[in-house]
Amino acid sequence: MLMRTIGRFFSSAAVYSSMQQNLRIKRVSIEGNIAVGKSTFARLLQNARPDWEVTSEPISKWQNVHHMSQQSSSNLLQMMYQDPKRWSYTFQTFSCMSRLRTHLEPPSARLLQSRGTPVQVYERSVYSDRYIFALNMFELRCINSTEWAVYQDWHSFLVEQFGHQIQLEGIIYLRASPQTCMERLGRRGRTEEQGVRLDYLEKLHTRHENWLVNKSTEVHFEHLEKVPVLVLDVGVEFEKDPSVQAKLLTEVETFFSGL
Ligand SMILES: Nc1ncnc2c1ncn2[C@@H]1O[C@H](COP(=O)(O)OP(=O)(O)OP(=O)(O)O)[C@@H](O)[C@H]1O
Ligand SMILES: Nc1nc(=O)c2ncn([C@H]3C[C@H](O)[C@@H](CO)O3)c2[nH]1
Repeated sequence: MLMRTIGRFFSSAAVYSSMQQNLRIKRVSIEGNIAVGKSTFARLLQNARPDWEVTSEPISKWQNVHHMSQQSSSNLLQMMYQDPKRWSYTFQTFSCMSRLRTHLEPPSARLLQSRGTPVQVYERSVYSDRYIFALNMFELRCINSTEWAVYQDWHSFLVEQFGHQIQLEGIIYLRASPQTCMERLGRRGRTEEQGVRLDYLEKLHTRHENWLVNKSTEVHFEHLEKVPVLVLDVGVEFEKDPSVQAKLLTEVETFFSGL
C-alpha cells in the first residue's frame, strides 16, 4: 500500500515535472517562400545551438506515400505539382497531418537539458499549411469550395483540440524577393519543382506578406494573431559568409530572449 502510494507520488511528480518543462519550451516556426533558404537557415541554427531541437519539413514523407498492404509508394509532391486540381486537397490533408505529428512529438531529453530556455524550431507549421498553401490553392481554384470548407473545418477542430501543445511562441519569417527564390529553386534542381513558375512564387510571397507583415489575412485562432514575428532579410548570401550568419544569429537570440 505504502509502496503504491509512493509509486503514484513519484510518477505524478515525473509527469508534473515534464509538464513544467513543456511549459517552459518555446516553440518557433521558420516560415518563408519556396527555396528562400529555410532548411539552410535551420541547419545554421542547429549548428549554432546544438541544444535546441530543429525539425525539418517532412518532405520525404510526401515523396513516398506508402500504400498499405502493397510494396509500392506514390510521390504525392510530384502528383500535386503535375495535376494540382486533382491532388491539392489530398496533398494538404497529408502535409497538414504530417506537420501536426511533428508538432506533437515529445521534446527530446537533450532539449529538456538545454541551457537557458529550451527552444523547439519547426520548418513551417500547421498554420502556414492553411494560411499560405491551402488558401493559395483555393484561390487558384485547385481546391474547390467544398474541399476548402472541409479542410477548414477539420483544421480548426484539430488546432482547438490540441490547444497549447501546438501553439507557437514565435515565428521567424525569412524574406527574399520571389526572383531570388526562383534563382535558388533553379539552382537546387529538385525534380518535382521543375514546372514551378515565378508567378506562383509571387503569389506565395504576397500570402506571406499578408499573413506575417500586413496582418491582413483573416486567421481563426486568437493566439496566432498575437504571435511575435521576426522578419529576417535573407536576400543576401549567408551560406558562406560568417559575418552575415553571426548577425542573423544575434537577431534570433535577441528575439528568443524577448519571447
Ligand atoms: N542566403 C542564401 N544565399 C544563397 N543561396 C542560398 C541561401 N540560402 C539558401 N541558398 C540555396 O538556395 C537553395 C534553397 O535553399 P533551401 O533548400 O534551404 O530552401 P528552403 O526554403 O528550405 O526550400 P523549401 O521551401 O523547398 O523547403 C539551396 O540550393 C541553398 O543552398
Ligand atoms: N501545395 C503545397 N502545400 C503545402 O502545404 C506545402 N508545403 C510545402 N510545399 C512544397 C514547396 C516545395 O516545393 C516543397 C518543400 O517545401 O513542398 C507545399 N506545397
